[in-house]
Amino acid sequence: MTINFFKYQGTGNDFVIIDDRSERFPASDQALIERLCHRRFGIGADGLILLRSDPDYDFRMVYFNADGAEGSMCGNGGRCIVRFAHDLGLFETKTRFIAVDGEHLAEVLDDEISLKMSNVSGIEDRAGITFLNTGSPHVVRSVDDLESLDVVSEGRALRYDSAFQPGGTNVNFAQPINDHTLFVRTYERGVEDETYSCGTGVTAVALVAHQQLNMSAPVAIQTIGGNLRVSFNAKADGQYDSIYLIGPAKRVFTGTITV
Ligand SMILES: N[C@@H](CCC[C@H](N)C(=O)O)C(=O)O
Repeated sequence: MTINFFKYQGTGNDFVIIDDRSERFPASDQALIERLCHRRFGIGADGLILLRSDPDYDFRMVYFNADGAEGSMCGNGGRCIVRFAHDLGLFETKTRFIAVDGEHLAEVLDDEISLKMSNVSGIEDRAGITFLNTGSPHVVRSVDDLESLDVVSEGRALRYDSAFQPGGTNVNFAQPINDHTLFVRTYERGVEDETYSCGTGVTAVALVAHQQLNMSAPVAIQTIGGNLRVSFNAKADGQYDSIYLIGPAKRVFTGTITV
C-alpha cells in the first residue's frame, strides 16, 4: 500500500497527517499506525491524525497515539490539523470541526493557531494528586527543579498509578517562572515517553495554575518545543469554559511511504 502523508509539528509535538477524505486508510490496523509512528522503522511521530469529511463540519479529526491505538483529544494535533486543513484550502480563517471530544472552533492567526478546547468540569484531588480532563486525562504536579527531573521514570510511575486505572493518564510537571508563566514537561500516555509539548497537558497546567497559584488568563507556558498560551473563563462553580490553546503549528515535510 502506498500512503501520501504530511508531517506537521506544534511546539515539537509531531504528527503524521493523512488526507483520508476517501476513507481508504486502514484505521483499525494498529500495528500499521504504530509502525508509521516509529522513529527508526517508520516516519516517526508522537501520533497519527486522519482528516476525514463530515456532513456537519468543515472536517473530522481522528487521532491515534504512537502506540497505534485511537486516542482521546490531542490539543497540539488539533492545532496541526487546522493548519493542514487551511493549507488544503478548506476554509479562509475560521473553522469548525468535530473530534473525539466534540465540536471545536479554531482560527488561523498568521503563524499561530487558536484552538477552542472542550469545557472542563472541575479539578480533582485523587489521593493527593491533582487530576483533570481537558479532552485527555492529565495529572499536574508542581516541581522546584524541573530541568533536572527524570520525567520518564517519575511520569511513568504516575501514568500507571492505580488511582488512574483503567486507562491511565498523561503526567505534567510544572515549575512557575513568574506570576503568569510556567515551564512544563510532559510524560505522554500512548507515546510512553516525554514529548516536547502536550496541548491538552499545558491546558491542564494553566487551569491548575489559576486554581492553585491564582494565575489569571492568559497563562504563558514554556515547553521544550516552544511557547504556548492558554486563555480561559473561570466560572464560579470551579468549572472552566471559553478555553483557548494558542501557539504555532507548521508543516515540516510531505512524503509517500509504501508499506
Ligand atoms: N499530545 C496530545 C495528547 C494526545 C493524547 C494523549 N497522549 C492521551 O493519550 O491522552 C496533546 O497535544 O494534547
